[in-house]
Amino acid sequence: MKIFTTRISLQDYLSQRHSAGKTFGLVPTMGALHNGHVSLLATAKTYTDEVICSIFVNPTQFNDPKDLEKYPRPIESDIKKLNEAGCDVLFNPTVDEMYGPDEHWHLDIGPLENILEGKYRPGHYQGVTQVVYKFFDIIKPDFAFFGQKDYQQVMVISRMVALLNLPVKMVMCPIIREPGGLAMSSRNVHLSAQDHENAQDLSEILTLVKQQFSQHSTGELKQIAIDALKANPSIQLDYFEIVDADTLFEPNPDTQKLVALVAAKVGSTRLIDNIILD
Ligand SMILES: Nc1ncnc2c1ncn2[C@@H]1O[C@H](COP(=O)(O)OP(=O)(O)OP(=O)(O)O)[C@@H](O)[C@H]1O
Ligand SMILES: CC(C)(CO)[C@@H](O)C(=O)[O-]
Ligand code: BAL
Repeated sequence: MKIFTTRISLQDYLSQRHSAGKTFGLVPTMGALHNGHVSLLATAKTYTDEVICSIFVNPTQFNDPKDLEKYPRPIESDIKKLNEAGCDVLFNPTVDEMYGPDEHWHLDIGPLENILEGKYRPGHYQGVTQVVYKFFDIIKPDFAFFGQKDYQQVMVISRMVALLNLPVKMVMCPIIREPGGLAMSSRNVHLSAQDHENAQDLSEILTLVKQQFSQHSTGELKQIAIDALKANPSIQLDYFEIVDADTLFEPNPDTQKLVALVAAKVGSTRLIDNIILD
């Protein structure tokens, strides 16, 4: 695998490969790679000639400085995992390589910005669109791969692609879970053994909601889920919502499918998860 830390060296390499007619898939990550990331890489390999993974802990998307500070950064083991996954290129820039002084960014992504994750992490999606736009601009991938675990993020980035007519195709990949059901996440390393057990309630309740989907109204299901989550004192719920999977707003008569989304702190670790109800 080739490793680049500067834009110029990466672009030099990519322009040669573009001239050779190769197609590129981008898997953007913040590192601390797990099998969720590996599954994105595996899917990307089936779409394009070469797969590029970016590892960059993007400061502009963190609303909590402590979360940024303690974000895991095990770069040596990440490189090993990328090699094992057959990744072709790693782009691992520094913050100074990605951002100049006094940069400002604002993209009007509409109502998606301030609901759900946007409400609990103010400014988060401005930081996400800012850095993903930069990656798309530097790399010009044919396809970009994102996990369903960050469902709202996929919608926000798809909105940016549509608004700015960016020539990249978005691919959303399924959530990879631990055997007990917990969605894999880089932040899971912060969970104590006890937190880890408590965190399983999130996926268990999402699964229960899916199983009971045909027997209850969405209002009833939401209440069942909230009551079950609140019964566990180690879970501090931010939100549990059942919304239109295409808009993330209240379902209406045109709604085709629903998604149940949850965000909660378990111990001091904030986790998100979701399930599509169809
Ligand atoms: N369990 C998973 N299954 C599939 N895709 C995942 C999973 N976890 C993360 N991803 C995807 O990997 C990409 C990079 O995510 P990121 O590096 O933030 O990892 P993460 O595990 O989501 O970390 P965290 O949420 O703790 O920041 C995103 O598109 C994300 O949706
Ligand atoms: C897409 C992303 C790599 C942008 O920093 C990040 O939000 C993530 O890991 O999901
Ligand atoms: N996977 C989403 C990145 C974040 O939590 O900031």
